[in-house]
Amino acid sequence: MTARSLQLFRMTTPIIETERLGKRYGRTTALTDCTLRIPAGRVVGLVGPNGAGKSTLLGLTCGLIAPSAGSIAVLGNRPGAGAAQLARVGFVAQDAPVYSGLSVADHLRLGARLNPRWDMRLAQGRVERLGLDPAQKAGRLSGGQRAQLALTVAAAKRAELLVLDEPVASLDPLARTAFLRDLREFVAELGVSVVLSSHLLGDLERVCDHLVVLAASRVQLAGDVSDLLATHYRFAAPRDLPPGADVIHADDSGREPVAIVRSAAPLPGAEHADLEDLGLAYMTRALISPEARRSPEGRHLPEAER
Ligand SMILES: Nc1ncnc2c1ncn2[C@@H]1O[C@H](COP(=O)(O)OP(=O)(O)OP(=O)(O)O)[C@@H](O)[C@H]1O
Repeated sequence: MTARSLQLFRMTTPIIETERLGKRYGRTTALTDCTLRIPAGRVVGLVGPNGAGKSTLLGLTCGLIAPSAGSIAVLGNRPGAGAAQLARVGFVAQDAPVYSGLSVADHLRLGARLNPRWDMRLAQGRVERLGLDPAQKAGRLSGGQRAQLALTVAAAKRAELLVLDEPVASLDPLARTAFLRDLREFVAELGVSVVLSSHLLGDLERVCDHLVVLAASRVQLAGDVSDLLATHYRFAAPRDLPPGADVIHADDSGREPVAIVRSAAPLPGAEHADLEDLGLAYMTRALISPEARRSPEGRHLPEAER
């Protein structure tokens, strides 16, 4: 394959493509009937309540666990299929795993030894820019610095896809902001695709251009953020909703009644929903309504609305 056709292949091959993917652990269903097609070049936010199946989907993506049903292709191949495929995907597990007894510089040396496409210039440049002391033991770094080191090691692998499982969970708001800004910058610089899970919808809005909402082990919503925001509205008066409105979730019990409505056409009197509204609406809908949970409509935008 020529360099040009390889580039074209990468641009047109979905980063993740699943068909009725499922995973069971004994009697526990972690993921059911998951059908997704995530285009290349996206920064994907994966959200869902505890136990929704986020880590399971990320584990399947990296080939750390095998499906119980259906299929999954990552960058056009079976996840974890040999050393070449493993090198294309960089994974940072929850809690920014680093070796506490090794120094920052040791992490880079180890990375160079283990990864055929290791980019030492990139790694050293990031360490310098972040102000990390190469001689410092990783165990002595702050939570934010450890997260940055883990991200540096994953990025310097020069993987095509980075999979980050709750990378900002243990960080304070300042460290979180710095981490996400930095992520956005180097994603633009390296042209890498990213999938990151988080409980913090507000944070994802800053960095993601594609959203997947998981709840009750199923995909409730998936699509490009710009399409989702353009087709969802927030009504402050749920009782006055137009007849036939496609209500995702309405709550008029509290002091701030709200309804989130899906519509391809503009809705007079309503403002566009933000990503936080959307995530919460689809998650709540799935958790309180078994019917909605099973409905395929809840999972994807109709083709015409994309
Ligand atoms: N190794 C395992 N053995 C048995 N059950 C498991 C295992 N891993 C996950 N599960 C179960 O599968 C379901 C999905 O778990 P998963 O960790 O994927 O959810 P999650 O969305 O990542 O949750 P959290 O936000 O709490 O990290 C849960 O019910 C969990 O208890």
